[in-house]
Parts: sequence; C-alpha cells; structure tokens
Amino acid sequence: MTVDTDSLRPELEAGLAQLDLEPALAAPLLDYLALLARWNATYNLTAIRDPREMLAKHLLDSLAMQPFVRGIGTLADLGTGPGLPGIPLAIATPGLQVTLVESNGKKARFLREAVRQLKLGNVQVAESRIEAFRPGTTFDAITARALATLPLILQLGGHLPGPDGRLLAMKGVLPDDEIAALPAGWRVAAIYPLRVPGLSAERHLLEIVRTRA
Ligand SMILES: C[S@@+](CC[C@H](N)C(=O)[O-])C[C@H]1O[C@@H](n2cnc3c(N)ncnc32)[C@H](O)[C@@H]1O
Repeated sequence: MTVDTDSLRPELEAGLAQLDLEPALAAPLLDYLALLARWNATYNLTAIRDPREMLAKHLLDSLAMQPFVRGIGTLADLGTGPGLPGIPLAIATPGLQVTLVESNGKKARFLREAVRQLKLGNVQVAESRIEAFRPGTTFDAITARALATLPLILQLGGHLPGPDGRLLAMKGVLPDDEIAALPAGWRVAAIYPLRVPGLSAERHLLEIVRTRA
C-alpha cells in the first residue's frame, strides 16, 4: 500500500512557516508521514489514522518544541511510540543526536525501518524499557510526549539526563497537580506556551531541571 501525502505539502509548508522552519523540511517530513501511515494500516502504531490529522497532531505538534532543542547535543525521547516527537525533531535539527527509547517490539521495528529508509544519520533506536535503559552515557535532555505524569517520567527516566541535563516535557493544559508532586531533586525552571499550527488545543513545554544541593 502506498499513501499519497503530496497533497498535504501546502498545509505542511504553511505550518513550517508559522514555526519559522525551512520549507525544505517538508519533503523528509512527508516521507516520514507516508511511512507512518503505511505501517499504521497493519501495525496500529498510532490511533490517529488520517494522514491529514497526523500532520497537525503529530508532525507540527512535535515541531512546536524544536526551538528548545536547537542548542542541545543529545536528546532521548522516552516512550517515543512511532518516533514522536523524536523523529520530526531529528529531521528538523541535523546537529541533534536523538535516541528513541521504546519497549514495544513492533514499534521498535518500525523505528529501525524509518531510520534506515529515511537515512536518519542522527537517530539511534533503543528497544528497551526506559527504567532498564543504561546507555553508558547521559543526555543533555530527555523528552516525552503522551507518556506519563511528570513524576512518573522522572521516576522512569530521571537517571538519563546528566548533572546539567533537563526534562523537556510536552503537556496540554498545565498539570499543576503533577508539578506539585515532582520528586525531590527536580524543579520547574520554565513553562512555555506552545502554538501549534492547525491546533486550537492548549499546549505547553515544561523545562524541568535538577535542584542544586
Ligand atoms: C501513548 S504512547 C505515546 C507515543 C508518542 N510519544 C506520541 O507522542 O505519540 C506511549 C508509548 O510509550 C511506550 N512506553 C510506555 N511505557 C514504557 C516504558 N516503561 N519503557 C519504554 N516504553 C514505554 C509505549 O509502548 C507507547 O509506545
């Protein structure tokens, strides 16, 4: 099965322009979208099945946090599912090394295939549970979208950022209860409202850092 995503190019280019991203990114992003839509028909990688809906809710939503990873060297995307937000961020940020952490075997298989077919030289796939992932190095930042509460994300993956590392968490409405329940040793450094082209829902990026002793 082939999925024609070419008709989505104008909408994607308009969204990229709103996010101050290069229109040339549309081609590799549409290749990823086509691959995701094709595999999704068989492997059920995401509940969103319509490529047009995927464009706003997956691609542009992921890319809305791209300004926050521009200066970063290494990022681990925890519970990445089919590569969200990690793959769009890696495509839009060639200097960023992205590690996709996912325990589900069929999703990990899709991720390896996406890296191979899309020639994503700055992406590594770790088929692992987050809490068991011991890469032997730390990351400048971890991120997670639609994975868990903030306390649980830090419980699972708090060992992965380095001493100056951070959690860049994508959330909808501000989760005040989750913020109040952050584990000891972590604090919210900043909260940024995100604007996602084509979506009216509230979105936020929370920057969570280690507290100093
Ligand atoms: C709701 S999906 C979100 C996927 C993606 N981040 C997104 O925004 O569409 C959560 C993903 O996290 C994975 N996951 C949940 N707990 C995990 C764990 N402890 N270790 C690794 N992956 C996990 C699941 O297999 C699933 O693919």
